[in-house]
Amino acid sequence: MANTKASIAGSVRVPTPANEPVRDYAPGSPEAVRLRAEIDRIGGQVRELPHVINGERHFTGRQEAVVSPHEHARVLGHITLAEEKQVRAAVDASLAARHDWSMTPWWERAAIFLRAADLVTGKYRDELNATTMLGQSKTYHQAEVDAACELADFFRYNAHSAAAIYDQQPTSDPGQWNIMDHRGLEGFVLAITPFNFTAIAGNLPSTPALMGNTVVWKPSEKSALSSDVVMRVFEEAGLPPGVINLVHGDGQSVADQALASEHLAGVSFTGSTAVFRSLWKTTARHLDSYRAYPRLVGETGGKNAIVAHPSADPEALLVALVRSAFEYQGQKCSAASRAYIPRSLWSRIEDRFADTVAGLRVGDVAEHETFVGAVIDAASCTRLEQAITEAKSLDSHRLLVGGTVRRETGWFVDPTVFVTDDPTAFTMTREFFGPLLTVHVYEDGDWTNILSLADNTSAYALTCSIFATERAAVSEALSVLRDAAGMTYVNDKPTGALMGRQSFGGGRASGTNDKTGSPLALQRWVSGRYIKENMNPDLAWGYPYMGRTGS
Ligand SMILES: NC(=O)c1ccc[n+]([C@@H]2O[C@H](COP(=O)([O-])OP(=O)(O)OC[C@H]3O[C@@H](n4cnc5c(N)ncnc54)[C@H](O)[C@@H]3O)[C@@H](O)[C@H]2O)c1
Ligand SMILES: N[C@@H](CCC=O)C(=O)O
Repeated sequence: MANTKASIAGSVRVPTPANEPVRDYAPGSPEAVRLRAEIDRIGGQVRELPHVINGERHFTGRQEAVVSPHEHARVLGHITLAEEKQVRAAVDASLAARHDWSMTPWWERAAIFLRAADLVTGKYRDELNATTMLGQSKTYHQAEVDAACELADFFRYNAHSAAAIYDQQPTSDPGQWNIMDHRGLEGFVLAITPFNFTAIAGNLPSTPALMGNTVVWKPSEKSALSSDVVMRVFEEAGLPPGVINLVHGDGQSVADQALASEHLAGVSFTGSTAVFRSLWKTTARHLDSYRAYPRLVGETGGKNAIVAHPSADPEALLVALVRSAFEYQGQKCSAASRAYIPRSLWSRIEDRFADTVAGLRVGDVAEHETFVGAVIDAASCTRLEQAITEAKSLDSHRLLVGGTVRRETGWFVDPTVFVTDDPTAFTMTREFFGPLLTVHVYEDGDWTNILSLADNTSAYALTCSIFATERAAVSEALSVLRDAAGMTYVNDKPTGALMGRQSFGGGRASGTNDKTGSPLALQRWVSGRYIKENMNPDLAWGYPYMGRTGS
């Protein structure tokens, strides 16, 4: 049979990536008109969202409806929940595809994802944005920065970083040649992705695949509509069958079965801290049966703080509070959900901040005026309503704005702000993943204590923002909060990390801090093999001081 693998002579340079420019979607602009038409087209359909195993589509078994969070009567499609046989088939397909894929030249693997990037920003841009808006309730801007720009950035920057990894080679002494073979892991990788970012859903299975691994991908059932498009992008870009196998279904039952395989090589997870801990414990239980130690990569929850010094610029602080707490309904893991503000500054912004938040339009994301869509599902709505009710009942909490929940049409939670004099209250420690911000107003002289409090109050360490114009205050905060976040912003909001500029990840209960989209993250999916070749083998066994004795 002819050798079908391409071969090239020459060292390969991956194109230097640049961040995909964000389109504006101003009302009436051609791009907005096109996207609106796509929203109407997809909103009028009921799609079958099948498993894709070894390139084949399967749609049998118990079905679950996928609905629009801001219009929950609108059914957008159905998934079927994977049963044992489908999970087994996905694992088997991954293992069967592994050898060929891992032996495919890395630049060919990279070429597939570079092609995927162009499909994302070209042919599929509107469909990705529309499905993300309809299925995950993102506004025009929030869908664009996620499903078009960040997804393409992941593919382009990862390909570039892969080249840097493959370029790492050892030195060699005369008469020897040392080579590092950056292999994929032995076995398959299980990727489990969250609902809130289409880009993360696409990145988690594709990063291990880029590095020569094969993958079972379990997307969130709540982002199934956009994940289906991402899978089609992979296929159209040329990804061979079996390299990424998509199974929809209940997270726990898919994970329980996949994690029990002796061939599990790694877990690529983003989602809540509780689920990641459960995955870790399950792998620990199976440890004796694995052929190799699985790599566990997890980016999880946050309780992100904005800490303002009395010298902070009030306008910059106000804007950061509004955007980071309420963009995408506070459903970014990076969203600000607690703030520490000195009394002198708070008295200057309180009323304007309350008015601004009260004026944020909540509703259908296809309308340009909407700033806040719906939270993802009924359970999220209930969780937030319970937290709001509990906070309202506490003497230590004063409701500044919001506090209402409406369920008739969509799962709407109005942007809500509490002011508390109890900085250790549950609202300052627990992640609620919604448009709920709690502000602790401190006496101006308490700055140093407040920094320690912000550091120690929550178990998480994902993002934080420091607002100050005095350099000494910035330095002190950077020092005290050094372990309090993997992403620290000075005079900027704690959301919106940009590929190639700030790679995302946090420590403590927020994850393994592997910095998504950076060479560090790619490195986790590589298992090195050193090859030492001796050009001039020794022909004598004795040490020099013995006199070199031949055999
Ligand atoms: N740190 C980050 O980079 C980052 C990014 C995005 C989201 N998040 C976090 O994700 C959470 C919100 O996303 P979510 O609601 O989709 O999270 P989630 O943990 O509920 O679900 C994430 C994925 O895990 C699956 N799952 C649920 N229960 C499972 C179980 N018992 N076993 C195995 N899999 C299971 C889900 O089906 C989904 O695919 C928040 O906590 C947020 O902070 C973190
Ligand atoms: N990378 C995103 C957050 C991802 C989590 O949801 C940000 O920086 O805001």
